[in-house]
Amino acid sequence: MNNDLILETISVTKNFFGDKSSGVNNITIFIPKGKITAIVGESGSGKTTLLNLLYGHLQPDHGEVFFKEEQVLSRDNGLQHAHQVMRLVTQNGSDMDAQLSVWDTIAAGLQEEDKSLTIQKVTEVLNMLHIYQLKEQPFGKLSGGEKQRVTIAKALISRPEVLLLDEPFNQVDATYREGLQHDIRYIVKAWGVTVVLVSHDPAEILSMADELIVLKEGEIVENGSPEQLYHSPKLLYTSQILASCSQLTSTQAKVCGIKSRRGVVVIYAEHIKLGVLGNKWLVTQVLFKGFYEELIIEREGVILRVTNHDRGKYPKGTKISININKYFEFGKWEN
Ligand SMILES: Nc1ncnc2c1ncn2[C@@H]1O[C@H](COP(=O)(O)OP(=O)(O)OP(=O)(O)O)[C@@H](O)[C@H]1O
Repeated sequence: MNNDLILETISVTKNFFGDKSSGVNNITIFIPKGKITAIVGESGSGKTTLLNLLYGHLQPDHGEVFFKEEQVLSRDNGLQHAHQVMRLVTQNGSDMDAQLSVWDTIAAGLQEEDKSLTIQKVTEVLNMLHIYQLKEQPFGKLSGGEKQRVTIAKALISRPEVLLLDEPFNQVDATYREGLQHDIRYIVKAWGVTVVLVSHDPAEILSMADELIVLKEGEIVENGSPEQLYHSPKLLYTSQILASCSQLTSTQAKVCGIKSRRGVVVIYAEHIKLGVLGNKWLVTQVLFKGFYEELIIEREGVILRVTNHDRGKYPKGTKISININKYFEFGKWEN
């Protein structure tokens, strides 16, 4: 294996019902060392299955998983070195002891004999994740977001080589999510930890990941950098996962002044500029998104999502005009 890679799957298949309808099929991926790789895809596309194969929770029906040069076997057959240097954080953190304090919970993630070193390491990770003030609280009394920080702190304290995160921020309030994502990215980069992240959230994927792997029905359909896949998606599916967008037929696209021969037109909300000249579109909804709004606008039965940074300028019921800067076209085989 190339030295820049740390994990690899070679033609891995894992099916749960003996046919291709579940799990993952013939997956070959290379996880680069020290990078954050996000596995994305719709619900049921096989993201968690792939993460469990990398971790050794599941064994493939066919194919092999490697950590460096070592084949990753099932954890049920005893712990290998590969297993010991990987940590998995799942969506619910249900294996935690509710009575144990935050300090003891995190310290349990360390096999350190030296007490002063333990104190130093726990203090460091508590500070880095901004949860030092919670150190005496029992785990069970924390909010969902605080629990998630503690769970990740416990996984990180032993400085694993690989951290596998399965939807790690879904319990975290949207307001705090960005802060936690930033903290995790900072720590893993500072410590050189390789991260494989499973996520649904486009904002999270695009801001955290260095590399993306797109799964659909258990197969890889696209991969590349977030910038590459966001700005030039090869598939309609990828554009819908990564961006807030509107999908139109060629007939609907005509209402927007777009002539399309390929069948499907996708317009990202951020690629539509708003104005008041012409006034042909009606604002039917205004969705609050924090520092910006998303407007739902309509004309002749065609509905578009539009990003608006000028909050409050176009209330529901306003008539507006639009200017589309960029759009994507997809044909039949590019779903
Ligand atoms: N232990 C299992 N037994 C039977 N079927 C399973 C099992 N684990 C996963 N599957 C099936 O395999 C497919 C992929 O599931 P997986 O959980 O990997 O998808 P996912 O992309 O992580 O979905 P989500 O985003 O909803 O968590 C699904 O059809 C699921 O029902």
